[in-house]
Amino acid sequence: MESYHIRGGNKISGEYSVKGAKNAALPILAATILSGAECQLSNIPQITDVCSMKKILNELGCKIDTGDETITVDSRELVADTISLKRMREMRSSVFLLGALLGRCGSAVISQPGGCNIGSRPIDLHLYALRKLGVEITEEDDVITCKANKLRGAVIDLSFPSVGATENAIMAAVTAEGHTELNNCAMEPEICDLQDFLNSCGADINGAGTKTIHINGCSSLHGGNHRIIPDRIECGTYLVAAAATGGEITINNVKSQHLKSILEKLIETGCEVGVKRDKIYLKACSKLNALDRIITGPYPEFPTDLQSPFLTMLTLAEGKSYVEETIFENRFAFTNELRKMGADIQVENNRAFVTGVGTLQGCRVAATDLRGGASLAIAGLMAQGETIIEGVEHIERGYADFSQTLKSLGADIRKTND
Ligand SMILES: CC(=O)N[C@H]1[C@@H](OP(=O)(O)OP(=O)(O)OC[C@H]2O[C@@H](n3ccc(=O)[nH]c3=O)[C@H](O)[C@@H]2O)O[C@H](CO)[C@@H](O)[C@@H]1O
Ligand SMILES: C=C(OP(=O)(O)O)C(=O)O
Repeated sequence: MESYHIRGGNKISGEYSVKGAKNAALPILAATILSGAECQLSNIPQITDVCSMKKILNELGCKIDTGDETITVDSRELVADTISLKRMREMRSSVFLLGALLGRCGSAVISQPGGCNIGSRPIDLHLYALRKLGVEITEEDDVITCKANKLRGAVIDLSFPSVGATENAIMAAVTAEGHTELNNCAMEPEICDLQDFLNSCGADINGAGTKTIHINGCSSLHGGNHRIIPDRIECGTYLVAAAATGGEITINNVKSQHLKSILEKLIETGCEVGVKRDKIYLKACSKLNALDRIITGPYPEFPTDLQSPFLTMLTLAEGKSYVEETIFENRFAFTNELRKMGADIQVENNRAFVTGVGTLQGCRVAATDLRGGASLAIAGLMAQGETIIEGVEHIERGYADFSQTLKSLGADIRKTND
């Protein structure tokens, strides 16, 4: 079992170039099969979710060539429309094959996707959108069978701006007959990236980044080249690690416009934050201010994926902070581990009340989800003594070379396999 051993007390300081966004790379990798041709993607993060996606694409018949942060996917010869239970469970993003397979060959057989244990995460909105496009869906035991003789454009009103449902609907609609209007869709930058990739393959999509997306269906796509956008969540995680440890960091290769709500909160804690072209600079203050309120919400509101790192940072801030999680009902689970380290956190349903304490104490803790796990590492950096983090496979689903990166930024961290 792999674990991280962190001896706290070192500052996270230096320079880091952020990797490509996990949440853009995964749907775009799935979308390559819509092209029925060869697609070249660059700035692909080397994370285990990408390895899982490559395995699925391979099993569907795609030829894959991997370089240093690049992937070429040749999807000319698909041999299957079915994804095994095992592969579906490896990650949440397996669900993107649903829209992509339907758009490519009119059928897909899947099951409920896996991923982080942060809530119930149903896929009813995905299925609702697909039904609107003419897909017939049967669910029996664990198997979801989807078939469409012909996909037809439609007006789809999502009852909640789900990121995944928006992306699956886009993928199924690009080759549908006629026009699709997708209302109340999610506005995350990763959806714009999916639109840009698909348009580079000949799709006709506009409106991503707003509440309404229009898709004019086309009979077929061609191959394309695309560079994945930088990972705003990875960037935010390392900014928080520096802020929480009194460090000074410059993050390169960012799109700061994607981090507005995050930078505002870091400034509120008293950190000095500067933005210049594709760089963000942060210098921590000696004692961070507590935050009156962090309320997560769909983009451009504060991202749920950074709720856990921020909450962790606030455990040593001056005063009382309030954090409200509106997206995933189980995203405070990691606070049980923080409490073992001496944090003062009271959770009432989806609200957390954090009172800053003088110190955290290192101990053995277990990661049960990606961002909660990364947050335990940040807590380990903030704590006195040694913290041992189990369950690091959750963290490595979404952070490339996590322990090496922290080490290069000054952390006393080692990974063991015992
Ligand atoms: C691979 C990827 O991009 N993952 C991101 C994506 O996840 P994901 O696409 O799963 O998140 P959604 O936006 O779909 O989920 C938001 C909320 O809607 C609910 N819901 C969603 C779909 C559905 O059919 N029914 C339903 O009830 C979910 O349970 C959740 O409460 O957006 C989340 C919210 O920004 C991020 O935390 C994840 O990192
Ligand atoms: C919840 C996350 O990922 P996924 O949707 O892939 O489980 C995340 O990136 O924080």
